[in-house]
Amino acid sequence: MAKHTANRSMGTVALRWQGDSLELLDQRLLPAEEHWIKAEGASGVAQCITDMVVRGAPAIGISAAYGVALAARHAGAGDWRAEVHKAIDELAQSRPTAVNLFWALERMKGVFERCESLAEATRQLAAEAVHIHEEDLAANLAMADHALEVMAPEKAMSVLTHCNTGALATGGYGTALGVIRRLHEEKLLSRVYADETRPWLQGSRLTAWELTRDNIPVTLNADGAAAAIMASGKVKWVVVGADRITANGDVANKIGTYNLAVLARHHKVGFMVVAPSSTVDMALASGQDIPIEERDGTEVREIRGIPLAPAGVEVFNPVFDVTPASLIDAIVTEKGAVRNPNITGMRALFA
Ligand SMILES: CSC[C@@H](O)[C@@H](O)C(=O)COP(=O)(O)O
Repeated sequence: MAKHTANRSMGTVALRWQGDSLELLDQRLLPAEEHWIKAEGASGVAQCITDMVVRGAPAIGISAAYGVALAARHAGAGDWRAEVHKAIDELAQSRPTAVNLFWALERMKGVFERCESLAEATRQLAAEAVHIHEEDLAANLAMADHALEVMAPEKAMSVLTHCNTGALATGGYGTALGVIRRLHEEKLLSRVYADETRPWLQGSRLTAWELTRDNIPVTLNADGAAAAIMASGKVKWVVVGADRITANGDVANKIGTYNLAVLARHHKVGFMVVAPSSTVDMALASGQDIPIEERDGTEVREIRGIPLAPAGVEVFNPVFDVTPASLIDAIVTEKGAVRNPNITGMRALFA
């Protein structure tokens, strides 16, 4: 599948499966503190997803899969089937937009339903979660190959990215950030402009952290600077991830992604979405059908308890937006790229 092997350039990890427990790097505390949390059973994993200890569509799916494995491990000998199903339902409530969560839970459910004993379920579910984790890493490496074929850069160039799509958001290496890593490895990257990504600051707290750790040249910018950066001719591509891609090629991703797609089209900058096929939801016709999570207004009103706005001011805090397919130059998955996405191109790859 991928030309590149999994053991390169992957010091940063978001989660560690210890065979009988799941540890998550608390992304709420980065970059100030590297603190690992041991998730307490499936409920603990669900809470960590809701609270954004772990975030990013693929990492959410992988964590949920380990959550199901933990549910079997902790189930009593009595009604163990009901206990695991309850855990799956609880995990499904943790966040609504990233389809990787539901994809992973469906896959775990399929394995679970074929198990005939609790001992078998405990073994098989842990093995399946590890497969999901490993496959995600392999997919990221393959996506980077496909993305470079689409970009076909002749010399080093700069790109702009949004949110965090790196090792912290995935099983390792990253989706859009994996493409950026690969450009850097091939000496085809001049610089990454990283949107800070208000309000949760995934760009400044996580992307800038990951990139500086790996000595990849990064310039952090306020989200509002993206238009000026594109107008200056400094970037050739905007490269972003996705939380859900519908059958017509519409893409839900971190709030502010749609703004970038409009700007990129205006400035004749390429716009690329990079995501594993587990992010593709062919059951939904268009982006209008995607449930968009809204989070508490406190995330906009305050930072770590420090007020940034009048107390109690009304806030609109959708954490994702939908970029229409017509503004996207390429959607890249491990199965290949869909250029100028539409329903025909999507069906050709994902039917
Ligand atoms: C490879 S991660 C892709 C997306 O999940 C990412 O761009 C994003 O929007 C993450 O949102 P988050 O709210 O941090 O989970």
